[in-house]
Amino acid sequence: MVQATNLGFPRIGAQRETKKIVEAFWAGKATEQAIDEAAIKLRAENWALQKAQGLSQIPSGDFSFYDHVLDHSVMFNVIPQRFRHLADGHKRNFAIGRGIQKPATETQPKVDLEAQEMKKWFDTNYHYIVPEFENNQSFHLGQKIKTLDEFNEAKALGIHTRPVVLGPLTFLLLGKTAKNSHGLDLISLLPKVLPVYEELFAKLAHAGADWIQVDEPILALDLAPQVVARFQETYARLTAAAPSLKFLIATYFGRIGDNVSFIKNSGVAGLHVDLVRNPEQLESVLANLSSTQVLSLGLVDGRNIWKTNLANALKIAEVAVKAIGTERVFVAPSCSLLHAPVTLRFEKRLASKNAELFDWLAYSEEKCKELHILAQALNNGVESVQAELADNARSIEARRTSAHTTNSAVRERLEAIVPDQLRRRSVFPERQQTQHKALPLPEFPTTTIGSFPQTKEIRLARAKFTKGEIDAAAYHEFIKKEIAYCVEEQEKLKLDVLVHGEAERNDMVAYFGERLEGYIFSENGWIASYGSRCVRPPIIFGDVHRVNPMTITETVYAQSLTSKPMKGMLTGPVTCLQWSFVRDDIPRSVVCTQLALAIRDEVVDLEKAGIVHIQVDEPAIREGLPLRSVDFDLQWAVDAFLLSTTGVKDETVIHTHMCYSDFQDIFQAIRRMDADVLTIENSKSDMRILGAFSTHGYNAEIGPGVFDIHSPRVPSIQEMKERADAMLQYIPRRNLWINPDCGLKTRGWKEVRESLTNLVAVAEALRATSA
Ligand code: MET
Ligand SMILES: [Zn+2]
Repeated sequence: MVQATNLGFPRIGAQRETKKIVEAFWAGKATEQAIDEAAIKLRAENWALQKAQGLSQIPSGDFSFYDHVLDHSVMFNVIPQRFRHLADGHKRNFAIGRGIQKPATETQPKVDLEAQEMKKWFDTNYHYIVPEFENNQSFHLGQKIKTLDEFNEAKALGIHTRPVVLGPLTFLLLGKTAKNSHGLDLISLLPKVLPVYEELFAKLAHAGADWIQVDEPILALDLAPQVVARFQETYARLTAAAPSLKFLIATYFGRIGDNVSFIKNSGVAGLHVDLVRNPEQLESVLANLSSTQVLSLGLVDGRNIWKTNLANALKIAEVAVKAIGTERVFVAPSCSLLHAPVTLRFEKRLASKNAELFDWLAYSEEKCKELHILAQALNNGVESVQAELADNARSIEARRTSAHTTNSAVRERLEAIVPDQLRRRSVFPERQQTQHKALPLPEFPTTTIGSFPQTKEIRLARAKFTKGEIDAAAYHEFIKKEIAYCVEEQEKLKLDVLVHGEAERNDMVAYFGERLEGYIFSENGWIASYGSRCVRPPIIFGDVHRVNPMTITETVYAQSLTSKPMKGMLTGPVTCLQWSFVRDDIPRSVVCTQLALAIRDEVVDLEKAGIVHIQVDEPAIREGLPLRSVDFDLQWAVDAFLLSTTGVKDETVIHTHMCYSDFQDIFQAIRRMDADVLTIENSKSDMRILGAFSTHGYNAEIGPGVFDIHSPRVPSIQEMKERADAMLQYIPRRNLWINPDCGLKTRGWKEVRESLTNLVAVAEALRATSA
C-alpha cells in the first residue's frame, strides 16, 4: 500500500501559540512549566490533526521552541563553552539562540554572552542556529533526549510516529569551528558522533519506532566524492547497528543528482526526494534504488500555499508505482511543512471576502489531506476519491482560467520589451562625469540606506490607522511630521544625500505589495523565520502591475524640505519576488519581469518629479539561486533589475543596496546590474568582498557599510575611519561613499544620532587628507 506521510508539521501553532508563550516566558510572564504544557498540548493537536487527515506516517521530534538544529546540538551536548555553566533547560537553549546581556549590579559583574550564529536554512527564509564544534568536541546524550521523549509522548496518546532526526553529515557540515578552536576538519568528527547516533537509534528502536526519518538536506548540494563516500560508510554502519529500524533518508530543496549513488548499498530502507522542485529526477532516482528500497515522493509543495494539481501529481506517482509497486512508494510533501502556514481554518477574511482566491489555497492541514487523497487514488483507484479529485480539478481549472490572474495589457507589455529597455543610455564612466557635473557632491559623500527608527509612536499610529481609530488624513498628517523630523535631523547631521526615512512602511516588500495589483494579503499565513519570529509573506496570485504611483508623494514632500538631494527609495523586483508566496502557474521569471515593469514606472515617475538619486534595494538578489553551482544563473534576475532601473537619463543616479548574503560568487552579476552606486553591507564580511571588487575591476561608486546596524553600540570615529582607510586600498577615492551597513529602522534615535555624527566626522577627516 502507498502510504501518505509527512516530513514535519509547522510548530508555530495555528494561532502562533508557540510564539506567544515563548515571548511571555522571555518577559517573565510564563513559567517553564507553562511553556512545556503549551507545547504538549500543541504537539498532541498537531498529531491528532495529521491523523484525522489520514496520514499513516506522522513525524515526531519536529517540534521546537526556537530551532530544531539548536535542539539537535543540545541533545548531542554540542554546547558552546560560554553557555556551559548554565543549567540544562529552555533557559539555556534560549540563551544560546539569543545571547545574554545584563548590566553589572552591585553584586554581579556584567554578563555579555554572544548568541550563536544564525544562518538561512538553504534557500528558505527560515534561519537555523549554526552548531559550533571544538577541537576536543565530545558528544553524548543528556538526561533529556528530546526525540525519544516526543516519540513516547505520542505513543502515550496512541499515535505511532516516525521520529525525525537531523543526519550526522548535515549536522557536522552545516556547523562551524568554534572561535577557541582552529583547523578543525568538521567531517573528522564523524567517528566521535556516530556512537551517539547509534545510542539514540537503539533507544528509539527499544521504544517501538520502526521507520525513522533522517534528514540529510546537504545531499542537494555539490558534494565532493569523498563526502559521498562517507555517506555510504556512515549509513552502512548506522543501519547495521539498528537492524530493526527502517531508515528514510530525506533530501529536499533541490535534486540529489549523482549524490544518489551511495543509496543502493547503504542499508537504508528508503529515500525521500523533492519532486516539486525537480520532477525530472524521478527516473534517475528510481534507477538507483535497490530492489527493496522505498521512494518517498515529495509531490505536495511544502514551500507554498497553493493547492496541488492532484492530477499532475498522480501522473508522477503512477510512474513510480509502475516501476516499483505500491509497497515501495510513499507520498509526501516536498519538504517539511515548517515552511508553509498551518491551516486555512482561521483565514476568515479571505474565505468570506475573496472566496475565489480562497478556493485555490492549501496550507499545511489541507496539504495533509491532499496526501491522503493521493494515496487513496493510488491504492484504491481514482474512483475511490472521485469527488475529491473532481473538486481539485475544478479548483485548478478555475484558477487557470480566472479573469483575475491574467491581465492582457500586462502580458502585451511584457511581450513588447526590447533590449534597449535593459540598457542605460551611456556607459558608467560617461554617466559618472555627467552626474558629477550636473549635481556635484563633496568627496566621500555620506548617506544612509533608507529607513530611520521605527519608533513606538510610528507603530502605534499605523496600528490605529489599520483599526480605523484614526482616518487616512490624520495618519498622513502624522507621517508628514515624521518625514519632516527625519529630514531636519539629517540636515543637522550634515549628511549629503538624504532619505525620507520610510516611516510609512511597515515592511519593505509588503508596502509595495499593498500598492500593486496582483497581490493579496492573508490574515494568518504565518511561517517561522527565526526564533519566535514569524513572517506573513504577501501572496502574488495574478499579473502584477502598478495602478498609481507608490512613493512619489512622500519623496517629493521630503525633497521640498531641503536643498540637499533626496534619495527615492524602492524595493527591487527580485526582493519583492523572493519574500512573497509566488503563483506557481507561470514561471517565476515572468512574475519578476512584471514586478520590474511596475518598479520601472515608479523610477521614471520619481525622475519626472525631480528626484535625482533613486535607490532600488535588492538584498535578496542571491536568494533565488539553486543550491548547486552548475545551476547558477542570475540572468533573469539581473535583467529584471536592469528593466526596473534603466528608464532614466544619464544625470539620474541609480543606487542599489545589498546585505547579509555571500556576494563574492555573484560578482559578475552585480557588475552587470550597472548601478551607479552600490551600498553594501560589509561589517560581517571583513572586507573580503572588496578584494573581489578590486581584482575584478568594478569601476562604479560603492559604499561598503562602515558600521553594523544590528548592534546598539555607537561606533567610534576612529574605528570607522580605520575601516574607510582600509576600503581606500581597494576603491579609488572618487568612488567611495560613507554609509552604514543597512537601514536604521530597528535602532533608537539617540544611537542613530551619535553614530551618524561620527560617520560624518569620518567623511570630513577623509576629505581633509590629500588625494
Ligand atoms: C534589508 S535591506 C533594507 C533596505 C531599506 N531601504 C532600509 O533601509 O530599511
Ligand atoms: Zn540591507
